[in-house]
Amino acid sequence: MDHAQQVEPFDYVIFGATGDLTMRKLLPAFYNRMRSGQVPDEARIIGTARTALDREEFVDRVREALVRFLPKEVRDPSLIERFLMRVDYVTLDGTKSGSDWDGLAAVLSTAPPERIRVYYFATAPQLYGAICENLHAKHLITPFSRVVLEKPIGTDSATAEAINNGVGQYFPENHIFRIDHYLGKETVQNVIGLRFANPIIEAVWSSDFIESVQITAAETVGVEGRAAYYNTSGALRDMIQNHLLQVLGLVAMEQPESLAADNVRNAKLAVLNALRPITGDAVRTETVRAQYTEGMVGGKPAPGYLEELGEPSNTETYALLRAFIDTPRWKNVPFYLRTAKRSAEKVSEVVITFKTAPTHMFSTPPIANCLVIRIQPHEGVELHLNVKNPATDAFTLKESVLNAEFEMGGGLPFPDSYERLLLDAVRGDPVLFIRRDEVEAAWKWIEPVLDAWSENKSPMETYSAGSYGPSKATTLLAENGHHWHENME
Ligand SMILES: NC(=O)C1=CN([C@@H]2O[C@H](COP(=O)(O)OP(=O)(O)OC[C@H]3O[C@@H](n4cnc5c(N)ncnc54)[C@H](OP(=O)(O)O)[C@@H]3O)[C@@H](O)[C@H]2O)C=CC1
Ligand SMILES: O=C1O[C@H](COP(=O)(O)O)[C@@H](O)[C@H](O)[C@H]1O
Repeated sequence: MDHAQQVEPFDYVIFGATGDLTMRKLLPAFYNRMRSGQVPDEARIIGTARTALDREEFVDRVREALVRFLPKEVRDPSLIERFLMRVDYVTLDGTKSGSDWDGLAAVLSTAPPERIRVYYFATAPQLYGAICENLHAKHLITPFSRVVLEKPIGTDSATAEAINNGVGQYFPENHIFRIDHYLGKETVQNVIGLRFANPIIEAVWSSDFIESVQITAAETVGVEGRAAYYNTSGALRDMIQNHLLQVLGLVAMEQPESLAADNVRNAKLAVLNALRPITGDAVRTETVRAQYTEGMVGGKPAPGYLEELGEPSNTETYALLRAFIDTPRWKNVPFYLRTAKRSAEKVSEVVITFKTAPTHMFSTPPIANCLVIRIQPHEGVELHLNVKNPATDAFTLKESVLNAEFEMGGGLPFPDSYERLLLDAVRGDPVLFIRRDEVEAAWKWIEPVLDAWSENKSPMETYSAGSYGPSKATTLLAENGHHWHENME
């Protein structure tokens, strides 16, 4: 499958087309792919939501969103107008059978019956089942139809199962595309390239050589306009259950038989199933949860989470889990998974720390080699090595870093992950989407932690906005003689 080629003509029907995600992410992503020549002229984007708008009013909103959210360098007024010609709108309550489904059917019926049709659900996930039921009842699911589901798929195993059942009643699993935008990030996909195309790396990819692994996704932003959602979710559900566990799957999986979707998904699933359960007392010893208090972020004062919210809350904005994968490859290697809002810096990375030599003959001890996979920003890979310190005649060592920066060419930024994923759904390529059993395995693993946290069996720590997290996160690593990457230099 050539991912640079133009895709086949498609109709994308977005439920939730007036919402934040559609305006901020989806429409700019479509525009960018049209700009790069991958969207054919016949393609259509049909927005739906309950807000009563005619086509012109919706088009005005889309124009405003493109101007607001596209970087200046790619904004081209004539291209924007060409893009808007592909946009349509139907006022529709996706959960009501009496709503204007005929209006949607009328728009769709003007395309040939074999036209690829993607239904994108950018609404609250509790609506997915009802929307599917209506699509089915109105005969709008053709053999060429697929559905893309936004996260979160549930808030625990039971709700995830209910959503999956609701959608699975009407769409076969191979037509269901569960988005995890981390899988759309180039540097996340590159974990596969780095490991399996470089024998020198894969040869040391095990507990024989690796001391620990850190997977971090930290942000400087707080909950912004999403407090209502976030406060019912928290860091563990919002980031670890999906994005960080997917990254963990790629870092820790055995080599899949091929890059075919089910082979890669089976390999990731095997990792999720091998995660040692964190239950009982282990929740207290193996996890840290915390909320940010007021502090300074980027030189500006930032309020604490509770002040922002204006009410008490038991929701964590920081989560850290020490995970173990019970397979021969990963025997006793701790995987530290952490995520934070209002952190000191925005960084998503994987840090592999290698074991040090058991003995050495130098005047200074060697540092542990370390491979850093920078997911964002400054996408790239660093390898920290020991070299002779040329400043002294004695054989002392100093650290030297091999730094490979990944570039798109032409000084362009990496494309937003939604660009690739939106068109993969048109291509029918599910490799970068999550299969049902992966979602359910991830919930199953984090559920005991969620339950224990909601019952306050582990204390809620605090950290100042703009810091790297609570002190307990440092002590948890220190128990194994480890320290966080930001403290390594
Ligand atoms: N925003 C983001 O950055 C991210 C969002 N997501 C997920 O994407 C989804 C949407 O999020 P977001 O855009 O932020 O949410 P918003 O609240 O901004 O938008 C929700 C959209 O759903 C529409 N909607 C609500 N009820 C119905 C209904 N019964 N029938 C049809 N449309 C309906 C709303 O329009 P109207 O009121 O006019 O019906 C609106 O367009 C959620 O699942 C969220 O978790 C995931 C990752 C990031
Ligand atoms: O899914 C989500 O991800 C974003 C962080 O994404 P990134 O690509 O900027 O790392 C996070 O802000 C949001 O809370 C969460 O729902």
